[in-house]
Amino acid sequence: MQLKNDLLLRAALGQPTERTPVWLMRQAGRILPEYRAVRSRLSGFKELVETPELAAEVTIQPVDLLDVDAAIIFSDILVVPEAMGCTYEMVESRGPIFPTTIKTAADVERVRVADPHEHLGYVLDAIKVTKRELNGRVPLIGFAGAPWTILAYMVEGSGSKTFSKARKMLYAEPELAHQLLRKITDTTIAYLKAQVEAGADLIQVFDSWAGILPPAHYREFSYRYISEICQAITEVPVTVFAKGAFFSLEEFGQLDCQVIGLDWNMDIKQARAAVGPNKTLQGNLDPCALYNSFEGIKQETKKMLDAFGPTRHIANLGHGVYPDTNPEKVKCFIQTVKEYSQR
Ligand SMILES: Cc1c2[nH]c(c1CCC(=O)O)Cc1[nH]c(c(CCC(=O)O)c1C)Cc1[nH]c(c(CCC(=O)O)c1C)Cc1[nH]c(c(C)c1CCC(=O)O)C2
Repeated sequence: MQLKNDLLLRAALGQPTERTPVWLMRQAGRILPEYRAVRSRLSGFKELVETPELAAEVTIQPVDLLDVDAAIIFSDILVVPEAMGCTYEMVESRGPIFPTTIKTAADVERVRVADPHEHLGYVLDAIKVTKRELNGRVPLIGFAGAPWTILAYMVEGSGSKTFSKARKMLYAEPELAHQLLRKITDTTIAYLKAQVEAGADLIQVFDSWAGILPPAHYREFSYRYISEICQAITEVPVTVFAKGAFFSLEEFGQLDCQVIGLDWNMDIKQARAAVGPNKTLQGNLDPCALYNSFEGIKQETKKMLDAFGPTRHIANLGHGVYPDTNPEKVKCFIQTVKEYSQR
């Protein structure tokens, strides 16, 4: 199927584009009343994630309503630990909880390397339905969490300011951590390859908890597994978004991937100098900038576009859009990118 709008893919590959492509992390769900309407008819978040027709519907909503240049499949990074045998619960207005956490060698032993076709078929089906219904309008992004971020949830059992149980494991039982990271990485590679087979046009790896590790730990327990994933996914472009990992930008320049995501704390010029000229950068407007006035949003967006320059840039926020953001402000950001970057 030929894509009608392939700006995202061309920008990822460093090819010239008529304008800068734009989408938002966490664009599916959260901010749209149309999403909440679908969600309110269901038992919970997981029913939505596990029902391919509904997941496809909310994946496509931002394409219809916000006019973004890409769709991202509606799912969660936590479906991977679940497939490996650690089920999660999504607690209303609190976030995810794992009733059972990983503590001992026996726990790691029990964790399985999951077969995506057997345990994550609902995501692959959602990708197939979405591709059919998108009918080539925009590319579809598949995703997974980076192994370190997944380990952090499996060991900690929930979100945390410090993730001190997970970080303790890196000091106290580094070999155990590596055994678990090995299993997560093997599962993730098989899962991402299956997403590409099902129709994903680009893959993004989210290392949401990169920024809490010291640089040496980051290299040993996160970067090297991300690097393996990048080497394994050869069929489509790959984006690595490691929140807070400014200390690793130079090494990210060496990854076998096409796009590096920047969070809003990162200086655009410094990041470009560190990463080098051969990768596309994605980001990085502060999600809070969307609480500004329409005029303020336009100014901040133009400033960001000027700093990135006209090529090798995919416009986005520096992290997921906040749930209480006015969709009209999101549209203002998107329209400003489209108009101001027109060449
Ligand atoms: C850390 C992480 C998670 N999930 C994800 C990450 C990495 C990105 C990041 O750093 O923000 C990734 C994710 N989660 C979700 C998507 C769907 C696609 C999209 O980006 O729009 C994606 C890409 C849906 C979701 N995942 C979740 C919701 C909200 C739940 C609901 O609608 O009831 C959605 C739409 C729940 C979730 N899922 C997670 C948390 C901490 C929470 C609770 C708080 C929150 O909303 O962010 C784990």
